[in-house]
Amino acid sequence: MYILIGAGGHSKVVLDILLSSHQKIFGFLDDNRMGNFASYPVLGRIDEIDKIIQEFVNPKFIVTIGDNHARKRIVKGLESLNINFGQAIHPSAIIGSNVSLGSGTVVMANTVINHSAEIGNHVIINTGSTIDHDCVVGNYSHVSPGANLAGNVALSELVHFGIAACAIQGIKVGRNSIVGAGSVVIRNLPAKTVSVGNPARPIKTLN
Ligand SMILES: CC(=O)SCCNC(=O)CCNC(=O)[C@H](O)C(C)(C)COP(=O)(O)OP(=O)(O)OC[C@H]1O[C@@H](n2cnc3c(N)ncnc32)[C@H](O)[C@@H]1OP(=O)(O)O
Repeated sequence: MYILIGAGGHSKVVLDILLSSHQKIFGFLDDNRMGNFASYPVLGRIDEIDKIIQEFVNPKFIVTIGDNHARKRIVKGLESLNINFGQAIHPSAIIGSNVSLGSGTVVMANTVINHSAEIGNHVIINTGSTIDHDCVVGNYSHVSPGANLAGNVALSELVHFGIAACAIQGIKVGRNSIVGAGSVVIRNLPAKTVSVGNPARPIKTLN
């Protein structure tokens, strides 16, 4: 009984995850689309959510927008409405004991999340990535496809950890940072930076 907020590429993948775990989908909310999307109805705009909630019994929502900052903005905008945020976890994901997964979080196909990892709210653990024991992934972060975090890595809030990047054990990545595709992180990375390369080094500061 899900309604997905945002109708774009990322939403289609989340839709498939929910279908593969036999969840019922009511449709999407989106500000720029009408009619149908991925064979499901666009039920209205995001700011119509309070009206739309009344039409369904106990709907769960996931903000299916890939951009970390946009996802956070939408969630914050809905805070006063007491929305019930669900999760989407692909049946092929391997999730160890004592792992916590926050609300609104998506775990895609062929991922592995090992013992005692803490995954925050509205996080994306993308296809084929691995998160090892005792890692922390902060709210609104995104671990991209094929990325690997060794044990005890901590990604702060709003980190985009790029496709096929990796981090050795114990690394800390500061809030609102981007780690470029294929980067190899062997030293801690500061907040609000873009870092790339092997070894990964900051190349830009973000606002
Ligand atoms: C299902 C999905 O689609 S999930 C999405 C997954 N996508 C990703 O993970 C994307 C990750 N993004 C990247 O890697 C980007 O290249 C970024 C964010 C690191 C940098 O992007 P921009 O800020 O636009 O930087 P820009 O392209 O101008 O590059 C700046 C310099 O860094 C270099 N650079 C950029 N990315 C990388 C990288 N991943 N590794 C090594 N060098 C890089 C560029 O070659 C350039 O070097 P130069 O100045 O010597 O020419």
